[in-house]
Amino acid sequence: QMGITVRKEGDFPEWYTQVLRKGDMLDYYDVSGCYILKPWSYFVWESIQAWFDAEIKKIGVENCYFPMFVSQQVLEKEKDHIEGFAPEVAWVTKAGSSDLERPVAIRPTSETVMYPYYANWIQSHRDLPLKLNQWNSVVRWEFKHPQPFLRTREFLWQEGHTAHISLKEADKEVMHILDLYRQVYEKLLAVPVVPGVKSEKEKFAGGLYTTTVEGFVPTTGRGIQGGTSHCLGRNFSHMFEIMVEDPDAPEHIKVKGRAKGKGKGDGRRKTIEEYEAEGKLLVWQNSWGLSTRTIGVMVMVHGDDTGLVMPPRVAQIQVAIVPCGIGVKTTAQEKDAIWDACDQTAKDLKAAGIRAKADLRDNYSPGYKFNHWELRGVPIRLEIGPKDLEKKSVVAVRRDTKAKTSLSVDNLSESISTLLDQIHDDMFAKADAEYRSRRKVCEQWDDFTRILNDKCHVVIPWCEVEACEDEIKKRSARQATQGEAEDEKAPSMGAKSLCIPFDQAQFGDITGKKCPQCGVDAKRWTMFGRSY
Ligand SMILES: O=C1CCCN[C@@H]1CCCn1cnc2cc(F)c(Cl)cc2c1=O
Ligand SMILES: [Mg+2]
Repeated sequence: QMGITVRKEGDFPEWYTQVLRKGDMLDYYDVSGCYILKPWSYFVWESIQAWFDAEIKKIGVENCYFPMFVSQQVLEKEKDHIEGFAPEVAWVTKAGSSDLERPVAIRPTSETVMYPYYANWIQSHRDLPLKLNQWNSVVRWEFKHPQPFLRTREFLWQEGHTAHISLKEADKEVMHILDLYRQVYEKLLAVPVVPGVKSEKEKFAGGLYTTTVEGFVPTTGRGIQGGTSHCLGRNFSHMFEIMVEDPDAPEHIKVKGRAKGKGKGDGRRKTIEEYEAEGKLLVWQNSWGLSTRTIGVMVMVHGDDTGLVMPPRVAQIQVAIVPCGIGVKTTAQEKDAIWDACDQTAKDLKAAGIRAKADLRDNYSPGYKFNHWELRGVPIRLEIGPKDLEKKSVVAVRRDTKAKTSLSVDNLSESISTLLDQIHDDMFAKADAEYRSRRKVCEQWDDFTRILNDKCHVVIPWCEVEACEDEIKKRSARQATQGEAEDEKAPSMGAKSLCIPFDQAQFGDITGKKCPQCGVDAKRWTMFGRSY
């Protein structure tokens, strides 16, 4: 197989396609926007699933499964909830040759599927908190240019949907889940992210607030939303009448039964206060999701011109062992001794919990095998030849830095295990330093677009006024087009707010600063940038 024929910094879209295919992560599919996840990438998803699933079970989340089909009247229960999303809903309209009486939608997300049942299942405060999660796939028929893992018409994800008696309890869970997402990126994928809250314009419109972990692709200077944890407030419980008897309400105001359903027969839904006056409390809800987009971010951040660079903790093969030094003068016994040493080394490493594979294919040269495992981003390659056998050592080559070291066969598993952790930490540190170096504080508007065009994020002391955000998007797109060299392919997109980082201190004191776009008092440092 050929190596990668373009440079990452040269032709990034082509580089990404080649790295995924030659790294054996995916294959293309004849339905546009859909891809086949081969074992090399599916193992990454399984690793994320195993870790995240164990963590949510620690806080009492239970997995369940709801149907993938949604009836039209259920999906469209609230016009404003799906307004804007309607064009991407996929519908089943036929079975065989006959049309369906009523078309059914394929879930793009499961709020409308699940919440009518939450209303039935939740009657008393003793039914709270309800914490359910689904590992499933969703379909969104996006028309924007599809990108493997980043924007696909079907993707795997988990969607958590919880109901709580108080906002305080809901808030706590939102932040806990968001930190689990940060840990998925940092501890499994060695990818740095910035946790923060979305602006009013960028949040999930159906919710109260959205928290996010924002990733960054240095090659394009674009941000990418890595995972979201929303507090829905009582918007959905109001919509779906998910309520409990107020345990503190005085007996006399408790209305038996009748409370649900329409208001005074005039079709108007009761207000939250009216429900409360009847001793009914609407529940506080969260929803949170993380998808196979994680894999695309990992590839884009760590990959290099030789192919994938896999973070050790999610690499299906962590160590590839290649027999070397076999020449025309090598005797059959010597060759056998080397083959056996490679085979035994793989067995010893596997016994120590390290995912090792001896490449004992007879018909390929060491060089060919080096290329094979480098394309796949295997973190460590071990080379074992006649001299290594004599010296009771092996040559270890790191995929991330390509550094070579000689390791004694004594305690080899310990030294490999230590080296794998070192590789993870170094990959994270490198990506984190790069990301931090691209977060530029900006207090004068004239610097804003230049910073964007330097493939950096712009951190401004921001007023948090929604109209100001619209202006920033317009002004940063327009100026970029004016200032840009004619040969720029597409007029650069404007900047959107990516998040208001929870870590405000990293940007210094904001006291007395003014918004560089509109001049009013700044509230919080906010990160803007172009994004996927
Ligand atoms: O992001 C998450 C985490 C996991 C559970 N869901 C939320 C919100 C999802 C927003 N969203 C996102 N995309 C959508 C696409 C659609 F076609 C329709 Cl009808 C609705 C939506 C929609 O509500
Ligand atoms: Mg979308």
